[in-house]
Amino acid sequence: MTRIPFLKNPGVRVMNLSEDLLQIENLTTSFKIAGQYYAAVDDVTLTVKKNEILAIVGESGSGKSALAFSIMGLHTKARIEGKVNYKGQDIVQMSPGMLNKVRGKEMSMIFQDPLAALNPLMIIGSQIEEVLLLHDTTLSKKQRKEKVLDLLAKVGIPRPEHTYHQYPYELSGGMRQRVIIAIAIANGPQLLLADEPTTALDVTIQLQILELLRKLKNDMRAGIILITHDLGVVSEMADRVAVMYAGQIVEIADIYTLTSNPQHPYTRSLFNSIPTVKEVKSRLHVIQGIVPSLKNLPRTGCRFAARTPWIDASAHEDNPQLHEIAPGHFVRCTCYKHFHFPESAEEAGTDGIA
Ligand SMILES: Nc1ncnc2c1ncn2[C@@H]1O[C@H](COP(=O)(O)OP(=O)(O)OP(=O)(O)O)[C@@H](O)[C@H]1O
Repeated sequence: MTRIPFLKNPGVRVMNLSEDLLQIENLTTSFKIAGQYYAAVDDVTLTVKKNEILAIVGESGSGKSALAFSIMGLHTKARIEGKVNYKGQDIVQMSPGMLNKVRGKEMSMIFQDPLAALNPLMIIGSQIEEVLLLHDTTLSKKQRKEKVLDLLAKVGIPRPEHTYHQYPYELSGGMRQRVIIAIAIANGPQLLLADEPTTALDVTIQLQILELLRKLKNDMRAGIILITHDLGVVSEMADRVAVMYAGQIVEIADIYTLTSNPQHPYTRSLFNSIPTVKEVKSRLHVIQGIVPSLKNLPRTGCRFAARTPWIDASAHEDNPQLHEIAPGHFVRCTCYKHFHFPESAEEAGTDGIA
């Protein structure tokens, strides 16, 4: 996505005193590889409040989707430990039948690729009606259709009656994503998980869809978990941000704090690697390397240390914890206190600056 200037209206967004909707406690999601389990989500503790957008940001492979699937109870083969409390019930412990009742009704997911998520052989109206029927069998045929038309209007489809009878291939990508959102909100969920919801769309359409999500959040007072690697989307949308690296949360703060005073070396590197229109940076920091694969992930010490070799080993904790350095601002490991960007490629030990 093209860069959006940071923080159009941070003051309105940072204060959110509403109650917790979802509490994730020490969640660990592990996949079996060659007979052994490896954690892709490692001891994550997070809360999501009503009427807030919590962005989860991190590079590819950091565990964002594995976390989202765990919250929705969608993993079939992973080993899941810890708790995901939603309204006093632990999703991790729920039976498949119970999960089916909660999913789509209490919480739903908006996926990246709307075409893949829609049935190509069914008209849009029937697809939304099907979702309504899953959770409410009392609606008459007429009431169901009225509800579908209302939903299509709510997500900004200009001619709901016309679109009701269309097939997915007849719609543009943006319209298809609106339909996916209509399906997601059909049963009035209180929690929405949006996994890279605009990645597949053109820039102008991306902005419209993000605007729609924000409007729905305000109308429904829903909590939204927004998964993205796009810091432009984060700064435009989020109330709070959790930064993930190698399966762990490395920093959490409200959007204003995170963008104005990022602390963890990974967060600082992420923000410093973005060119902005306003400020021409003389040097952009390039984060060397990639998130290690699950099997090769160091499980002790600071997981980001290998990518900041110019920082002295003594700066890191042996067993890095999340430290609350200001109210609501958590940073993992003590290395943030000693972090600086390398002055030269020589100091970086690589070609670490560009
Ligand atoms: N079913 C699986 N079996 C084995 N390993 C998996 C499985 N699903 C994910 N992984 C691994 O878990 C780690 C986290 O993957 P995940 O898809 O959650 O990352 P992500 O941050 O969402 O990345 P992306 O932005 O590319 O979707 C990666 O190393 C990935 O290869």
